[in-house]
Order: sequence, then structure tokens, then C-alpha cells
Amino acid sequence: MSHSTDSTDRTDRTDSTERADGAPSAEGTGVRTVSRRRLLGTATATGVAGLAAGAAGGAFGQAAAAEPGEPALSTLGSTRVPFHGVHQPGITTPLQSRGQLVAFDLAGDAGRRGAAALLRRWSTLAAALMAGRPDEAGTGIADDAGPASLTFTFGFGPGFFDATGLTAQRPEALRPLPAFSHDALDEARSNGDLWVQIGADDPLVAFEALRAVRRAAEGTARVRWRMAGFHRSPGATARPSTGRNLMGQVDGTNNPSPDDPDFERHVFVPADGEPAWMAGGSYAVVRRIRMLLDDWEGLTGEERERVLGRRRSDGAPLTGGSETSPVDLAATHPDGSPVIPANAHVRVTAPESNGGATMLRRSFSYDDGFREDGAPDAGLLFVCWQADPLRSFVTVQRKLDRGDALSAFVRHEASGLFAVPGGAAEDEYVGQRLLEG
Ligand SMILES: C=CC1=C(C)c2cc3[nH]c(cc4nc(cc5[nH]c(cc1n2)c(C)c5CCC(=O)O)C(CCC(=O)O)=C4C)c(C)c3C=C
Ligand SMILES: [Fe+2]
Repeated sequence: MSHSTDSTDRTDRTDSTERADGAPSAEGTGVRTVSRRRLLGTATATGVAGLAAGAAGGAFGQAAAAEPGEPALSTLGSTRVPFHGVHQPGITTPLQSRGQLVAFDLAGDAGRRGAAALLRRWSTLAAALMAGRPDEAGTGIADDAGPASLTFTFGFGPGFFDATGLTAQRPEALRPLPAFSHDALDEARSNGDLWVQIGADDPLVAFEALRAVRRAAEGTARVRWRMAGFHRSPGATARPSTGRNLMGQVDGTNNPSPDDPDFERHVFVPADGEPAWMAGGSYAVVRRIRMLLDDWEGLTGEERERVLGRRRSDGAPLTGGSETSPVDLAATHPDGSPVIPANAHVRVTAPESNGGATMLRRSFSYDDGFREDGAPDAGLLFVCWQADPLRSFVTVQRKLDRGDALSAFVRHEASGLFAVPGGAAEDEYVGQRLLEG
């Protein structure tokens, strides 16, 4: 575990107001274009950022060059992430500003053949849209935009295996999550046979992608639930920095980094792991966690910081230093009380408090308006990735359930656990090793 940069939501995106011909762009148009020289420079920058992820088999962005005589797309729009690879995209890809999470249930007569055909269609579609090729079956929602770092990530829920006659292939790690005492789960918005995570740096691109996966599923699977999330827009801050959640906290600091020697082991199923079709894959835990924002905002700034164990202003631990300084869990005040309170969220969740349990958190915020009682229906679409959910998420969530100061201000309202197979090779579709194995 490193206390270094957060690999998931920091990226070397270059903001430029130069036009394709090198002249500065018109003030106030909001359009950002880049010169070819700048574009290549940016491609290198994003490539370097991506190589860390790429070394872990993750995705990296590439800025697309414009056709001669055509204005270049902005770096933001033209950045694309490869679909094929050892791991699926959307796990180590820097977190995009828009997320669409959608779960499907297979139709009763779909069976293994129907499921295989669907995964083949989805993979073809994802590869095309992520490369910036238009969806011929669509209505052109995102016609003017580049792929904007679009990613698709496909997963299987526990029910998928019975529905396709592949019960014997169901991973041991996909056992249903235990009930936690603070859960208030809505079954209609939980679980599902299939799960698709879509990320993009443009809302229209993300929405078109959602429409496309839904259209391709027609007759084979129907939508069970859908959740839309967001994260800070690239370029919104003076320099790339860890984003904040809707409680105002810097969130993501202590994520494991692809540079950590243990990263692969913690996040991905090894090449010789079980079951064999999950090699290079990962398990995603998805939790819709509503924040009790009115209660939270009723606390003083100091109280909020003690709930978390970090400063609001810059995310530094209460034991001092900067955002990336190690959290000193042993530090005490002169009266002997711990500087990081016993029930502070960062103490309860730290790997040191959980026998080394580690997960990669890659969550979106959500805002679904107001509930009937007037309270905000907003919070975190918590998504975490790990090689072993029992060892990682379940261990930490059990501990949170027993005594986490943050728990008084959140409600877990929906839940899912999905087996996300490894990435598809060039001549493969996602899940082929399971469905044709
Ligand atoms: C079971 C796992 C976790 C759940 C559920 C969870 C919910 C949750 N977390 C925040 C905000 C923050 N969490 C932070 C750190 C952190 N959280 C978890 C796990 C879960 N969080 C871990 C493993 C860690 C890292 C611990 C460490 O190694 O120090 C932080 C601090 C900044 C950071 O490191 O990311 C914040 C902020 C919310 C709001 C939330 C539910 C809505
Ligand atoms: Fe947390």
C-alpha cells in the first residue's frame, strides 16, 4: 500500500486553448482544441500516465489526430482507451467524470447461447464506440464528440450461472455478500445477472453508450436497475488532484497504486487463479450509499474531521503533513487519547486494522434529487475492486458495521457483487473463456 498518488482519478490531461492551426481559440466559445504538435505531446503524456496502468494491464488514453483540413477534437474528447487487453478497461482507467451503472437479468429462454451472443455483441459494440467509431444503430446522440475516454466493463452476477447452466463454473468468491446490520437494501436496485459499468468524460457519450448496450440486449436481457454518477470534470481544478465526494472530503487518497508491488495481487485474479476463466479478472462490489447530508452539514468542521480522521481542506491526516503523508494511527494527544479517534473512518478501514485487507475504490457520486421527506437523495455509488471480496470488502465492511463514526451519516441502500472476467484478446469477446470453455 502506498500513500502516493491516486491512480484512478488523476491523469495528465493537458488543457489547451490553442486551435488545430495553432492559433488561440476564440474567447468564450468553450471549445478547446489543440495543435497537432500539442496533440502528440498530450498523447505522450497520457500514454505515460497510462503506462503505469498499462503495466498492470490497465487501459491508457490516446489522443486521436484529426483528418487533414478538419479541426482537431479537444484532448478531452479525443482521448480513447483500448478495449482489448489483459484486464478489462474501467478498473485502472483514470476515473471519468460520468458513470452509468446498469444491471440486467437474462430472459428465461436466453440460456448459454443467448448469453454468449449478447457478450459477443456487447464486446463488438464496446470496441467500436471506445475507438470513436459511431454506433450505426443509434440516433447520433454523441455524433459530434470523440470517445472522451469511454469505457465499458462487463460483469456476471451470481444468478448468471444458474440461468446459463454454468452453475459448476460459478466462482467460490461470488458467494452472496453477508447481511450487515446497517443495511437497508432495496432488492429491486440490487444484484442482477449481468452488470455493465460505463465511464466517459462526456455525458452524451455516456448516455449513448447506455442506450447502445440496452438496445443490443433486446430480447436477451432486460434492465433490472440503472444508476447514474459523476465525478469532477477534467480541467475543473488548477492542477490534477484527488477529487472530493459530496460530503466535501478528499476521497481516494490512500487507494493502492498500480506502482505498488502488491497491486496486481490485491486487485486481479492471477493467471493461474481459480476458476481459470477468471484469470486477469477482478470482483466488483457495488453499493449505493446515501449520505445523510443535512445531518452531516449540522456538524462543526472539527467534528466532521474527527469522523473521518483527515482534514477537510487538503485531505491531510489529523496527525499532520500533507494529503499523501502516512496516517500515524499510534499518535496520541498529551492526555493519552488517540489523535485519530478510535472510530474514525480512516482508522477503521486502514489495511493495518484489517489484517492487510486492500481494495481499489473507484466510486462515482450520485444526485437523484430529493426524497419525499425533503432530504437529499444523494451519495456515493461505491465501487471497489479486488481479487478476493471476502478478504477485502467483507472484512472491512464488517469492521465498519461494528463501529465507524461515518456510519451514522450514511445508509447502504443497494448492493451487488459481480465477477468481472479478464479483458478480451483481439479475436475474443469478454467472457468467451467461460461461455465457450
Ligand atoms: C467497505 C469499504 C468501504 C466503504 C463502504 C466506504 C465508504 C465510504 N468512504 C467514504 C469516504 C472516505 N473513505 C476514505 C478512506 C477509505 N475508505 C475505505 C473503505 C470503505 N469506505 C478504505 C479502505 C479507505 C482507505 C483507508 C486507508 O488506507 O487509509 C477516505 C479518506 C481518503 C482516502 O484514502 O480515500 C474518505 C474521504 C465515504 C463518504 C463512504 C460512504 C459513503
Ligand atoms: Fe471510505
